[in-house]
Amino acid sequence: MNFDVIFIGSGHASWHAAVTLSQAGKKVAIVEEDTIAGTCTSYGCDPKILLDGPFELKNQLRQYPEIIKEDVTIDWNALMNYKKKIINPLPDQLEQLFMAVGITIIKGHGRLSDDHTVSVDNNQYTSENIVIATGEHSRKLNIPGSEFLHDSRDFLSLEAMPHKIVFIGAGIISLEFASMAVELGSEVTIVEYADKALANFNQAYVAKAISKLEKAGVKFDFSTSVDVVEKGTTGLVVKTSRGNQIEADYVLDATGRMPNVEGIGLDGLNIDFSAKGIVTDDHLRTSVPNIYASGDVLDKSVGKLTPTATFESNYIAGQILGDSNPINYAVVPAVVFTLPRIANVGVSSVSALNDDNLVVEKIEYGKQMLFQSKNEVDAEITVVIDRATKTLVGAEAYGNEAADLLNFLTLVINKQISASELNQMIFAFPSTTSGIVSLLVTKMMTI
Ligand SMILES: Cc1cc2nc3c(=O)[nH]c(=O)nc-3n(C[C@H](O)[C@H](O)[C@H](O)COP(=O)(O)OP(=O)(O)OC[C@H]3O[C@@H](n4cnc5c(N)ncnc54)[C@H](O)[C@@H]3O)c2cc1C
Ligand SMILES: NC(=O)c1ccc[n+]([C@@H]2O[C@H](COP(=O)([O-])OP(=O)(O)OC[C@H]3O[C@@H](n4cnc5c(N)ncnc54)[C@H](O)[C@@H]3O)[C@@H](O)[C@H]2O)c1
Repeated sequence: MNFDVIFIGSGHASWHAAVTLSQAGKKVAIVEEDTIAGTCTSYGCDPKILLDGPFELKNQLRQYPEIIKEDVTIDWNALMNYKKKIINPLPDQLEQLFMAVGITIIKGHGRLSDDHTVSVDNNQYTSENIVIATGEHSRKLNIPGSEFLHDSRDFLSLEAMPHKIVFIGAGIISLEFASMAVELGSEVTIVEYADKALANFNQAYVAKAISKLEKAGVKFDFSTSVDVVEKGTTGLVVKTSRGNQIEADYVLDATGRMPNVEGIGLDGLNIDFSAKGIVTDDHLRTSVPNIYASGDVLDKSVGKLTPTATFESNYIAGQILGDSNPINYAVVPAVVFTLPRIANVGVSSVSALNDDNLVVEKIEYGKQMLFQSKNEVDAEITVVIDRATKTLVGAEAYGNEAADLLNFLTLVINKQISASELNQMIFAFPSTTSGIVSLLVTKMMTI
């Protein structure tokens, strides 16, 4: 069969473009070997944020210790059933939607056989353009006992929360999942071989999150690696480089994710790739010009996130439809869904400290706007302002509403909205955003 565009992989890096191209009259196929719509939909962001919902609410109730007295318990098993009800039908629903716009779905493992051919099992499909959007898989530590290690996909389908959990790695996945597990009474230990967690985020905010997790009972073991995991008398024993032996009945390897670059025919076509992913030019073309790469499988400097995968997918659709501009990423917000959230966008406060043209300011909105910050006293934003233009170039946030607040500040950064332009706009009140705007405008005008 012959197509205009074949996508290998059906995640966000692929389907936004596939839908646009199909609606524009192109003959489009998506090859998928697992569930339709990729990691985010079934094994990542979507089930994660669904499961997080009740924990987020419970965390907010705690902001009124003198006022809300009743304790609330979360029934994980009921929550898991709810997750199955909402999340499990999504791949089928999306498959129907893709087919309804004319996309051909090919189930199986896709492999490039030449510049214009994708083989799936024993069938060959030819295409003018091919997009590699194969994503990433969880890294698996090569240590004795690696067969006992679980990954994020397993955790998001746990029928019962284990009593004793060891997370390897103090990255995004561990901190998000540990926030839920400790709330359900699990004994949680996080073993991290670096001396800090979430290295790319504001370390003052990370320290707040860690201190909160520690108060809830999570133990952190920094500058330590896991040497061995073995069976003990009652469960598993995790042996660390410090000589500690930690009892566990569940060990989650959350030491990062690796691009799916093996077994897809890259070598045969001399397509460049590294341990970080497929190398492309600034048009997301691989070393074979009619073959693009998109999403997590890319070797890229921006975050490997759903919004960047979506942005690349939309960009590739534009290229195939005739645009010729190089890709130009807008600033990328990143959010860690701990309780509360930690988020950042644009120029970081750490890099701004070495630049005389930039000013770093703290906005303690939790303290300053107690009446509308729902008593979230330590909620805070750090902003980076360009001294010459007095415009916002970066923001970092700690608080329940960090994700939405940073989305708003992302717009302010991208559009280079000045303080006087912000003053010409009217926002709903009382609301966290309106409070932030007035505090931000004052900072921007007075630096
Ligand atoms: C636990 C977890 C939580 C996350 N939470 C967030 C979050 O809150 N916010 C956020 O922005 N990002 C989050 N992410 C990251 C986000 O899921 C990814 O950035 C996003 O899914 C990338 O999309 P993609 O299309 O590039 O890859 P994927 O969604 O991984 O899709 C790739 C698809 O290709 C298929 N495939 C691979 N090889 C082949 C082959 N040879 N033939 C056929 N099919 C193949 C795979 O089966 C897969 O379905 C999370 C990730 C995880 C693991
Ligand atoms: N909210 C979100 O946007 C979100 C949520 C989950 C996952 N993700 C995506 O998934 C990716 C993977 O998440 P992750 O948490 O697995 O990775 P990560 O890169 O965030 O963290 C991995 C951690 O493991 C540590 N580590 C590595 N090897 C180790 C070892 N041998 N022993 C102990 N520690 C070790 C690293 O120092 C790091 O702190 C993220 O980078 C992101 O792209 C995003």
